[in-house]
Amino acid sequence: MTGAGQVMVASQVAKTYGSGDGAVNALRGVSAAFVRGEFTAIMGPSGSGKSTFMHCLAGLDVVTSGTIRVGETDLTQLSRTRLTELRRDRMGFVFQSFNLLPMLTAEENIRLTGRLAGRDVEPGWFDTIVDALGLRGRLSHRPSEMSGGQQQRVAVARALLTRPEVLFADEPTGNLDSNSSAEVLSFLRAAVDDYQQTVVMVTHDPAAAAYADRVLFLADGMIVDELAGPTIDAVHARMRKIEG
Ligand SMILES: Nc1ncnc2c1ncn2[C@@H]1O[C@H](COP(=O)(O)OP(=O)(O)OP(=O)(O)O)[C@@H](O)[C@H]1O
Repeated sequence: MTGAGQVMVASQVAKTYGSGDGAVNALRGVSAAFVRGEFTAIMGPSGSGKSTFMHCLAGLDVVTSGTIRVGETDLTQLSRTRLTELRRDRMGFVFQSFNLLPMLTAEENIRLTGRLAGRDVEPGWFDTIVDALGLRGRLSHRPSEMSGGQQQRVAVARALLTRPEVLFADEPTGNLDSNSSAEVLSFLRAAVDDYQQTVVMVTHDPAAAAYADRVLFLADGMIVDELAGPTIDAVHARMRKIEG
């Protein structure tokens, strides 16, 4: 079981790609708990295992050993079908590359995941997030008619529409300028503060990590440091220490 307030608990997660001489130990016993209404950033040098860890947490990659519990469920024990359902029903995703469907309008893109999940969206919730993200005037636009920042705000709205237990964001500001980045990150912060959303974000950017409540630092497939209440300077300092 997960403990009080914990929505996700990873225990001793290991991931090895390949075998024999070519084997890569991408994760070597990573344990971490994620509580409701907390914003966690995951940082670390290139190749330290950040994406692998997030993909394992999200059930997008299969662990070699260890457990990952979402509520009462150990997702490492689920069949592919059940895992797909769990992702669809209980997780949200935002990617660096927005991943919107080009033929659909902003509104259709936002409503798509809810429709796939067969969920009734709470009355008013669609309007709340559309207004909070400043998308009211863009709802009939297709992705090609929107800026990168607008597209990412649509992707965030889509991910939040079903009120997922965990929102995963993989370098969400990697393709955005600093103003658009700040808008997206401020909204993620507000979703945590105002709606108790749980957010797990992989980033290279100390300024992005500073929006989080805590930063987990990975190096060589292990969590080597953790920083609560991060500031940009403190994140830089920890990264310098890790990178030696
Ligand atoms: N599909 C794969 N097959 C083989 N090795 C892989 C695979 N995916 C990742 N790796 C290896 O696992 C290690 C961790 O990679 P991962 O992408 O998780 O790191 P990262 O911290 O996200 O890096 P970056 O910041 O560069 O995106 C690296 O050595 C990488 O080469």
